Amino acid sequence: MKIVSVEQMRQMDQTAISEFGIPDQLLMENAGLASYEKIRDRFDLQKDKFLIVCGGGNNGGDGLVVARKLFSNEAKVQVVLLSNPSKFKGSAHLNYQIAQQMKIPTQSIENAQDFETLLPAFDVIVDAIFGTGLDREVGGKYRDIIQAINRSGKPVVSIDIPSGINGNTGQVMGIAVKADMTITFGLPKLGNLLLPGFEYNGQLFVTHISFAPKIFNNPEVQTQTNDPVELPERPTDAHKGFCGKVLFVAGAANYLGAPYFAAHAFLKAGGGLSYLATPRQIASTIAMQGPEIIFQPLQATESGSIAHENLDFLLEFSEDMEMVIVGPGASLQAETQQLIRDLLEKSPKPVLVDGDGLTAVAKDPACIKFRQAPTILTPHPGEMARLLNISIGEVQKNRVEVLRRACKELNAIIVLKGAHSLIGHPDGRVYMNLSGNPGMATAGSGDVLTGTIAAMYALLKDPLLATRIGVFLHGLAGDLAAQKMGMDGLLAGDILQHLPEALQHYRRHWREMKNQNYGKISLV
Ligand SMILES: NC(=O)C1=CN([C@@H]2O[C@H](COP(=O)(O)OP(=O)(O)OC[C@H]3O[C@@H](n4cnc5c(N)ncnc54)[C@H](OP(=O)(O)O)[C@@H]3O)[C@@H](O)[C@H]2O)[C@@H](O)CC1
Ligand SMILES: [K+]
Repeated sequence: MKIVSVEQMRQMDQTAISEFGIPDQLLMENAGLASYEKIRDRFDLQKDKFLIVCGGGNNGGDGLVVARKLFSNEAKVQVVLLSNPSKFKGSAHLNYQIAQQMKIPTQSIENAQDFETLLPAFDVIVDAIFGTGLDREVGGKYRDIIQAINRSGKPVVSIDIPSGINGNTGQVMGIAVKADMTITFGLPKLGNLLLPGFEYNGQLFVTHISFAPKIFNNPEVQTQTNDPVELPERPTDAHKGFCGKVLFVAGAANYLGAPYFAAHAFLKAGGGLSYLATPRQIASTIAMQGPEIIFQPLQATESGSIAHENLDFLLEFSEDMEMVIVGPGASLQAETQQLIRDLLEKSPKPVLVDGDGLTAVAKDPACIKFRQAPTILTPHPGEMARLLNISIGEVQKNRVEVLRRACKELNAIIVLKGAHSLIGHPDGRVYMNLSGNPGMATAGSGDVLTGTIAAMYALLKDPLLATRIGVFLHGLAGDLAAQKMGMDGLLAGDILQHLPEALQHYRRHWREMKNQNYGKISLV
């Protein structure tokens, strides 16, 4: 499913109006009707009393349509207006006039105390305060009212987006309504799906408000959910070489976990031959954990990391490989960091860079910018900040645009890790992954991801698709593990162990997971 910015959503509304002749009033009516239907399905129109809290823009206008539908079905409803009704324009103004003429109980609220006095008499709150027009921090009476809504403990239905969430970034603009259910219009906005905004929706519904498919499938919208695709079957006569050979250049004294998790995850996710080039001194210890891995012991520096003198060997050895994975647990030792840069620059193979490899790239990004073969990077927000020389706060405040910029500047496919990881391509496409859970933020989890993407590359031979499906499967493995053992104490080893089951589940259920947006967005 496509995910839109606020500006793109406005553009879509305009296209619906100008190209398809759907009047603005009809769009608002559709929005209000879809919201009403979800409310009717969830609550008891005979018993429950509904408080519709309206701001002065079109989001408030949608709220007035909901109020009218409820009123017309003889539910007990009260509208509160937080802004002077003379501010309503267009369709919102029309709906205000209708509400007045129908004598739907309506009250203007000057301050938060008046609001709090009203609140106890109602069972359900409909939040139509701000939608995509929110353009500044929420303060004053609005702040206090949102706080009162959140403290009330009553079920809240948000119209389009929980009020206070920035539609483009998902950031909380000071304070935001914590909803139980959100009905969003046209397509989900970035702010509905980016964290923390996503957490404020409660259950998220999308209605197309009678947009033509041409509008919501617009190819110019380059952000979308990371939907699963069908995986090719493993041929019955598959031999281990068929399922790919990859080389991991990873590990240093004291960093034995990262190379193991990465190289082993490749095998657990269906990869064929996993070669691990790692300092001689640690190879045998790792081999005890992962005997299926094939070792290429390397010369080490004094501190036990990979020495630069291995460069020619690594380049030569990788000639026969489909992908070279560089960085997990490689250390920040200066000589090793230089080796990584030289290897990345000189290797004509597809590469995946993670962990300490990303630090090497951040110091001199030129080592990857001009590569001809595909480059995949998998930074967490801190590593992304280093790659672009900006702060973590700047990364998190605008993850989609920061990622887009990084992919272009670094000429790489990049996974920006974190809740709802994003996968970006230099051509501007961004995919938002919906699988995974907070329990997966654990040491070694990223190394498991690295091996999973490599295995998908061996299977699919397409770097973007492999990265997307690798991220999806990694999240799915974490979700399957969490289903059994909970999220607390989930370890990288648990994610690793669940990769085969994740693949099996994926092969059986990829279509449902796609059609149901992994259970996170329902189309109504
Ligand atoms: N055809 C369409 O377009 C369709 C649109 N639809 C609906 O329209 C919504 C977008 O409507 P919108 O653009 O009117 O803005 P909206 O979100 O109601 O809020 C703006 C109001 O809030 C105010 N304000 C802003 N920030 C503030 C703050 N921090 N603190 C205080 N006030 C603040 C600002 O007023 P200001 O004070 O800036 O003059 C303005 O009054 C969209 O989310 C969807 O629900 C559907 O009906 C389907 C068809
Ligand atoms: K809202």
